Order: sequence, then C-alpha cells, then structure tokens
Amino acid sequence: MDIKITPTKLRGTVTPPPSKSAAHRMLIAAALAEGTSVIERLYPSVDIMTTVEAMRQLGAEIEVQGDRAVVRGIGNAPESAVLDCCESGSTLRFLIPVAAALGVRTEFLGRGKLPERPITPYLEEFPCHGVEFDYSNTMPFTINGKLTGGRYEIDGGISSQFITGLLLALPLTGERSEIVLTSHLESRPYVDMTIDVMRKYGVNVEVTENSFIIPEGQKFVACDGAVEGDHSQGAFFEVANSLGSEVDIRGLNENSFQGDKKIIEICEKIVYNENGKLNPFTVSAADIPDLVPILAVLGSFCGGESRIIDAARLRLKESDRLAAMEETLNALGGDVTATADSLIIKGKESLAGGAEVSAHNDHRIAMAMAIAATRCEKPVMIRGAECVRKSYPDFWEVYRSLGGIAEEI
Ligand SMILES: O=C(O)C1=C[C@@H](OP(=O)(O)O)[C@@H](O)[C@H](O)C1
Ligand SMILES: C=C(OP(=O)(O)O)C(=O)O
Repeated sequence: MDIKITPTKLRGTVTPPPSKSAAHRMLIAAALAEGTSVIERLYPSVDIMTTVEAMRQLGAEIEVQGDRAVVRGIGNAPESAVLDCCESGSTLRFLIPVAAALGVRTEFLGRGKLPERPITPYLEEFPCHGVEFDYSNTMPFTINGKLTGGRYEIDGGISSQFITGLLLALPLTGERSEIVLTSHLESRPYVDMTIDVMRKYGVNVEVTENSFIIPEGQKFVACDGAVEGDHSQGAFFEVANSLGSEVDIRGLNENSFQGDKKIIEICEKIVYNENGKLNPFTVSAADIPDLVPILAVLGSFCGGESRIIDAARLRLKESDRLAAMEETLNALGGDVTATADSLIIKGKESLAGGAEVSAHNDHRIAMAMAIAATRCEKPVMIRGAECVRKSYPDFWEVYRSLGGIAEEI
C-alpha cells in the first residue's frame, strides 16, 4: 500500500495504543505461570499476535477477545514446536531461551529482516548450558536440548532483548542463575521493564552493577493486569506538536518504566527560541533506540545542527534505520548524514517534499515520514506504508482522524 500525504498540521485528541514491549512481557510471564491471568488493553498488532501464537505453540491456552486476553499457563509443553516469529525481534529473542528452558525442540521461522538480525550471544552461551543450535546465519533454524541455569556472560551492546529473554526463561530451570554483562548494557530501560513485569508475576531479580541474579526456586504466578499506553507511539504525536500540530495526547503513564517517555522531556527542551526556531539538540540513543527515526525528523526542523549519537545498533532493526533516515529525509529536501553510529542533521525551516520515499518495510520509518510530511511544502508519497501494522495497525486511521490528509493510492 502506498500513501500520499498532502501536508497539513494535525489537530485533535489521541490515545496512543497499549505498549508493545509491555504486552510481549506480560503475555510470556502469564503463559509461564501456573493458573489463569487476564490481560486487559492488549493491542493486537502483528508483533503481539505473533507472540500470542508462538506461546500457543509452546502449550499455553490464550483466548483473545477484543482487547482482552485470557491466558492459561503452559501445563505440559510439547516435545517439539515450530514458532513463526514473522518480523518480530522481541518474539524471537525472548522465545529462544523460553522454548529452550521448556525443553521444546523448536524450529524458528522469520521473514523481512529478522533472519539477519543477530542472535550471537545465545549461539555462544547455550551449547555450554544444554542447548544446541542448528543454525547457518539465517532462518529457519532449530534448537534442541533443555536449558540449564547458572552463569551466562552476555555482551550488552548488541541488544537488550537477550537479557530480557534470559530473565524470562531462567526461572523455569529452578536453579540460581546469573547473567553477567561483558560490556555496557544498551537499551537498559527495557530490562527494567522486564524486571518490573516479572515482579508482578511473582519472580524477583536482583540487580548488581554488571549482573542480574535470579535466585533459585522461583515460579511465575498468574496475575491480572492492563497494558499501559505506548510512549514510543506517543512520540510521533509529541514531535508533531513540536512541529506545529496541536494534538492532545492522552492515557500515557508518566511514571512508566518505558525509556521512550524521554521524548516528552526532549520536546520540552527544544522549545522555540527568540529567533522563532527550535533549538538543536544532541541526544544519546543508548537507552531510547526506537525514538531515533522520529528524532531525526525533529532535528530536520531545528535551527542548527542536531546529533543523535550512540546509535550503531539502529542498523540492526527492521531496517538499517540510520541509512533509511538519511535516505528518506534527504529525499524530502533535508540534510542528514549517517555515520557508523550517529546521525548528523542540519535543520531547515521546512522541507520541500514533493518526493516518493520508501518505508523500508519499517513501521517506525513510515510513521516518522508521516510526521515529517506535516511540515513539507509539497505532497509526500510513502511506498509500502502498510508496514505500520507491525506495531500500530490503526496508525493511518488515527492520522486521518487528526485531520491528516493521507490518501491510499
Ligand atoms: O525489549 C524490547 O521490548 C525492545 C528492546 C529494544 O531493542 P534493543 O534492546 O535491541 O535495542 C527496542 O528497540 C525494541 O523495539 C523493543
Ligand atoms: C525494533 C523493534 O521491534 P523488534 O526488535 O521487536 O522487532 C521496534 O518495534 O522498533
């Protein structure tokens, strides 16, 4: 699907959908618990339904009706399973250790960029913890064996999703486990979110400066709860507001563990200066990778040079997000340079637009382009705009409900 956007500011009220990250964790913890958990405000994006289906394949009973899921924990896990992780890095990296700890011989399928996204820390650590991989740098691949507890040494710089996956899985071994970081942990707020969800589902994690300890003998306990709003999706509207739109953003938890709530502070700081221009900014993407596409849009309209640093792993997401933002914003008339690990953005008053851009099969690139278009002079055509369904299937309807002119071509 291609979408043609005729530039106009957005106006109205929006309640961003429930958090994808929180929902993945709640579904997995509930499926690993004894008993039944009810999860309210579950948003059925493609990634979330991918995790739902995968947990069913591992033996959980999950009924989804509207935005409510009733999850009956895994009684007997099957001997073998095939898990189609579609394009969801979270599903893949959370469920490799979970399937392994359940002792299920599992084939993992995936598509889009997922087969290329790294799983190196697992390949290195699992063979000495009872699990073998039949893997040749792509998908499908198979794991076989039963994961044991103990000490895991993990590089913190590739993805925090390995830490989350291990944290969720290791309580199933019943043993004491320790995950030791061999380098600085990027995306740390996502691990904090994992630990918070685990605590609600009855499992305690001890945190030291460079390790996470799971004391022995713990079990997940069923828990009812509602998924809180998604700050990563709210960010698109926050930035639209900085660029002149007037959207009332509702229903987000200010005290959330979501690192992406930082967008509120960033937007507050770059207020218009006495020359009527937004102040440029330098932001580290270390804790907030998913904000990078929309921050690149913001920088494109600031009065000076903005920098998004510590962003090397953005090249390992649904697309190479540094290359994609450089290409798309420059096509609209921006001035963006991608380095190995950063974006350098020279801001302009407005962008010419009048161009076609590819969404690079990446939901966050498509949504960032839609917000950039609100400040372009001429229409913008977004190719492959349906990719928003990965995290925000209603995005285009919401955009139109705010007065955005987005025609399906
Ligand atoms: O744990 C999570 O829910 C996520 C962690 C982040 O990945 P990395 O840890 O790979 O940066 C983030 O980019 C992703 O969208 C969701
Ligand atoms: C990177 C993302 O998700 P995942 O890693 O789960 O594919 C994302 O939602 O931007």
